Amino acid sequence: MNIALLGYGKMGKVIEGIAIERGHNIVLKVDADTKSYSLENIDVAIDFSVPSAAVQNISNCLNNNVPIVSGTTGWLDHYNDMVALCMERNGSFLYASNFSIGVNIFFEINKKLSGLMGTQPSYSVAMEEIHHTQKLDAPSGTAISLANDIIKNTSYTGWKLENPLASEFQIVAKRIPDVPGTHEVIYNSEVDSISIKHTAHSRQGFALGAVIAAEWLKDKKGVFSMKDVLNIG
Ligand SMILES: NC(=O)C1=CN([C@@H]2O[C@H](COP(=O)(O)OP(=O)(O)OC[C@H]3O[C@@H](n4cnc5c(N)ncnc54)[C@H](OP(=O)(O)O)[C@@H]3O)[C@@H](O)[C@H]2O)C=CC1
Ligand SMILES: O=C(O)C1=N[C@H](C(=O)O)C[C@H](O)C1
Repeated sequence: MNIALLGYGKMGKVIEGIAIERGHNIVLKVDADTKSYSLENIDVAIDFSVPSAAVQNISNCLNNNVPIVSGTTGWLDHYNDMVALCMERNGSFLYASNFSIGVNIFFEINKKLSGLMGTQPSYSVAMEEIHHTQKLDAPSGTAISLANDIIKNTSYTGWKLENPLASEFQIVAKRIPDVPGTHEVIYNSEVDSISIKHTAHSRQGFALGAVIAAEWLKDKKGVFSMKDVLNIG
């Protein structure tokens, strides 16, 4: 496949290596210095850029009939607009807050555990995520995905980074040099606690998942998530 990398930073570079290993060609690399670009002859685009650029990148692809996989976080207020544009253009769009197989399994464990805890008022929940110090958004997109499932399955109405209300839970976002991404969900009662934790050892898992998603999306039409690619949940 001819792949465009929209965002050529830490993730873009790891994705490039894996895509080439899997026999693909990187025919376009876009970063903050790119003035304009053409999407001609691109089979699929992969966007790992910055929150302020994601909507523009995704719209460009949908308007030019190029399937687009996006892993950029921190722009989801506009997610429904991108879904509507994809439908209008009969395009191909796949977003995931996390592309690693491990985290997608972790999402399913979190759903199951929060379903069980939904009927156990003696437990309260909290979350911690740890990422490298260059990360622009907090909490992480992955933490927000985990939180949304907890809210669906329990009586919690929302989350806060600080000073949560009684009906909300706290997400603690820590920034420590070089940490690729750690997420922990902790249920605590007077008598015990249960926690589930995912620790990424590098960016390889995110990047491989994104390339697999791009291969999967290339000949499909519609709006998808990593659950569709992995056929889980
Ligand atoms: N879904 C997932 O599995 C994962 C998601 N992410 C998310 O991916 C995103 C990128 O992460 P990461 O690679 O670590 O970040 P980096 O900061 O390392 O890279 C961001 C890249 O985007 C470029 N950029 C800036 N503006 C634009 C623009 N207008 N159009 C295209 N590219 C632009 C930057 O260019 P320049 O270098 O010139 O500034 C840089 O190359 C983040 O939102 C992060 O949260 C990260 C890991 C996994
Ligand atoms: O910015 C990162 O690095 C990561 N971002 C994603 C997120 O916000 O959840 C995924 C991963 O944790 C790494």
